Amino acid sequence: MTYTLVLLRHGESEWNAKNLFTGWVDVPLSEKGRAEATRGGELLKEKGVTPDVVHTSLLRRAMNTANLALDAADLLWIPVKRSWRLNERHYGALQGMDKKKAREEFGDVKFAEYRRSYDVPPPAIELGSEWSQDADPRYAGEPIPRAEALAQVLDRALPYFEGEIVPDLKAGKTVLVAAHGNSLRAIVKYLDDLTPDEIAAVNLPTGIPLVYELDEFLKPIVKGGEYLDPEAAAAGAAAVANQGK
Ligand SMILES: O=C(O)[C@@H](CO)OP(=O)(O)O
Repeated sequence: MTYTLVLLRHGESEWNAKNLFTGWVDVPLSEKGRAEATRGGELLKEKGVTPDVVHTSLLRRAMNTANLALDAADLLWIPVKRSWRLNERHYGALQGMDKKKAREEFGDVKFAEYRRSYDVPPPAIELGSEWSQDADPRYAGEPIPRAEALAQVLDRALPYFEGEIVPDLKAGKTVLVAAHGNSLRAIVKYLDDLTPDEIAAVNLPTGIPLVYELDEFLKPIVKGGEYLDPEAAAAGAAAVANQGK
């Protein structure tokens, strides 16, 4: 018995296009991002990958990516489950900041550490400030963070993965997870059993489905999974790695 898990990072958002740290700020997809999401769905259809259920975050760039991709794949009707536990990493006080300016202000080492280290969180966001989510009703009653390192993202995403996604996989469903660069990196670290240094070098492109076939122990049959458009994925991942330069 093998299981199929498809990870899809949302298409380019308006703040990706402007090179701003985004985190939990609920920005929309750009025109290009909408086209990427649609292309992601076309790829699913072309390659015969047919999700039975979709899991998303509570952020519109992921929810709309799922809708556009599933619409293009003629699968808009499948059940959807949503959780803040699949949200992007909370980028703390960096939310809303220009990445190039942040790199100049903090220096190359600290900038790289804030973006890709496993356990160093960015500075915490001030409650009530412009890009804070502390008053957002969608998170009422939840233990929402003020900043997260990737380690904390994995801590909050893993209970959802094990409690909601694994049961769908074990029921024989092809599961699509439409989420974010860093929440999906946390899941990739877990699935591929990567070290902190290894996951620091992983960047996910926007809008290209990454398919993991999992064995009976839910271990990847091919480490790192397989992108449905490997060439575009490599170019997209390199562009993400270079942000801030
Ligand atoms: O700004 C963010 O929330 C993320 C993803 O867009 O950026 P980064 O790739 O720098 O972690």
